[in-house]
Amino acid sequence: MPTMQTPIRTPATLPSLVELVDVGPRDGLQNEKQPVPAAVKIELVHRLQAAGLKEIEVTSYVSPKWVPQMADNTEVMSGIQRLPGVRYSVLTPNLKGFEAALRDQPDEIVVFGAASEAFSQKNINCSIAESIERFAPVVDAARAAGIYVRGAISCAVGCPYEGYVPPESVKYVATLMSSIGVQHIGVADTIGVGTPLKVQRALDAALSVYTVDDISGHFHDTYGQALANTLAALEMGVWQFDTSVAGLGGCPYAKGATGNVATEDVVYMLHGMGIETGIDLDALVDAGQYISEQLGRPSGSRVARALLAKRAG
Ligand SMILES: CC(C)(COP(=O)([O-])OP(=O)([O-])OC[C@H]1O[C@@H](n2cnc3c(N)ncnc32)[C@H](O)[C@@H]1OP(=O)([O-])[O-])[C@@H](O)C(=O)NCCC(=O)NCCSC(=O)C[C@@](C)(O)CC(=O)[O-]
Repeated sequence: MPTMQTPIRTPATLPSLVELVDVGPRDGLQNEKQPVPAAVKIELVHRLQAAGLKEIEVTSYVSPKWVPQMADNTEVMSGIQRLPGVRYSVLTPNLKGFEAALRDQPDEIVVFGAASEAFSQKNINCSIAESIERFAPVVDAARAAGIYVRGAISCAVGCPYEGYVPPESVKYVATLMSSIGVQHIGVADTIGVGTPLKVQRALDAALSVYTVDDISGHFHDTYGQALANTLAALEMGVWQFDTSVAGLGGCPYAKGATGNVATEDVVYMLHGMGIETGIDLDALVDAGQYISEQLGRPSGSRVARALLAKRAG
């Protein structure tokens, strides 16, 4: 019987290649209080793809009353000059959102649920069971249209309202998502409270339902644990992660939560370990510098700050 202290499923070799989804334009900017013009979001997407990101989470089709910053979803999606080989994903919580998104031709959609009942209610105004009922026709419609479906499981280790979230809750939601045809799940530490072994427990629960190729880690850095959690996930063979350029972000329904782990910090760590990402770190730092200047604050990436200081000599 493994204890909390027992590391689990450590493969002999780490993945040699890791794919990062930059969620900065969506997760990163959704909580910005100041209006961010669509042109700036489009330019950010262009800079991320120029830096070598192969998937970018661009926007969400949610209620503009709930998340005003994403109200320009169509303007942003239609303004992007798409590059072949890059996938553009969007969040769709219900059929209304999916139908609007479909017109803008995303490559992937994300339905987003939670491992915590309270967070589900606050975030999408329904219970976990109701959320699955809402997602089911979205998943069917997306798959019929040839659009890949990811599912996000928020609060996979902790919830701002319920506190500790057990791995069984992650397994429960993963099982429900699998039953409706969700093809990939993101295990999200929404408020960044996870530590490596807790994150491994949550991932292990997800792995009892999905294969390692159909799971990604989505770690916020509120408590400075996100890189350690990323490494803990890598040690389990997980090779797909959501990250956010310049560490942008925070969730509107998770007070005090900071952004996702900065893409620059993860790329620096991975490249330093000999793991490929296909991303040009210097160009990525430039993309992060661009959006940080637009927002009028320093980058949340320690790697970006260090490299910019080095450049400045
Ligand atoms: C989910 C809903 C829409 C349900 O909202 P609701 O109020 O329960 O839905 P409703 O069906 O009763 O509709 C109410 C109003 O919203 C409209 N509406 C209904 N659906 C849509 C839609 N798709 N797009 C635009 N408008 C919509 C609908 O037309 C109506 O408008 P009204 O008649 O009042 O003018 C709402 O609760 C919502 O928008 N919530 C925002 C959720 C959100 O964006 N959260 C942040 C993203 S999740 C996240 O960040 C976590 C993640 C993924 O990164 C992983 C992690 O770190 O945890």
